[in-house]
Amino acid sequence: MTAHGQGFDGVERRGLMFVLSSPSGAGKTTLSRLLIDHVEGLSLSVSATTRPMRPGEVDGRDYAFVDEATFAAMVQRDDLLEWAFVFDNRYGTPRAPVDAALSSGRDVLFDIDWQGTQQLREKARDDVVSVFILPPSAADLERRLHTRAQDSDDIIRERMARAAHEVSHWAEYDYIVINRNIDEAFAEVQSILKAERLKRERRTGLTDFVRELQRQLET
Ligand SMILES: Nc1nc2c(ncn2[C@@H]2O[C@H](COP(=O)(O)OP(=O)(O)O)[C@@H](O)[C@H]2O)c(=O)[nH]1
Ligand SMILES: Nc1ncnc2c1ncn2[C@@H]1O[C@H](COP(=O)(O)OP(=O)(O)O)[C@@H](O)[C@H]1O
Repeated sequence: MTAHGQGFDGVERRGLMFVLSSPSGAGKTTLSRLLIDHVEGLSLSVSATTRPMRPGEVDGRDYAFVDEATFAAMVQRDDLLEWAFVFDNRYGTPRAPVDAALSSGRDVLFDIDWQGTQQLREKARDDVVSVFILPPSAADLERRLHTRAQDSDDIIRERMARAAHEVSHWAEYDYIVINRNIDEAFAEVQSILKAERLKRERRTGLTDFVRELQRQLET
């Protein structure tokens, strides 16, 4: 699934799939936007969902908002890399843009839940880097859901009720970031991505690079 692209230092490497998950309200949308705005060579995977659009959301940027029949047809055609039910709605990752980004040497950022992360890991374990974002406390999580001011009290209650279950999957992730302060959390997530991009196993061009270096050193 992953293709080889030119790394930032000229050494070819495999693209990676960078996954952020968290209970609703912990800050993964905020962190995703910061990453997309500040990190080179990273594309956001825009999911399809059957949930209603929130105020301020844009179709095609935040999600592809589709009806049940359209979603079912995407599943039927195997157009989705993974999909899951979350809060009684269906959410899924369109396959084609992910393949296109990886084959052009870009990394792909996913804001998906633990079910989707498990599916990606089953398909491409070596290429998935997963980060779980935790809120500092339940009170902070609830406050953030309220200050986002996009969901009704009923929906916020439902999201708080589901948070414990979401958090129970924390140990399946490669990295854990506690989002107390957004600047610090962003710096941590950026460091993870930076280090993962330098992993030897991903850097398929290193053998040739080192061979050439050895040749120069020996002459
Ligand atoms: N498996 C899967 N989960 C997704 C996908 N897109 C979004 N999600 C998850 O669905 C949950 C609800 O997302 P959303 O309705 O935007 O609410 P929010 O988390 O409160 O912003 C979050 O945990 C997302 O990470 C997807 O394509 N696949
Ligand atoms: N470290 C933080 N401190 C305070 N508020 C935050 C922090 N990180 C995010 N927020 C706010 O919390 C709310 C929920 O964040 P969001 O990124 O939408 O969460 P998620 O995508 O995980 O549901 C937003 O209003 C966001 O601005």
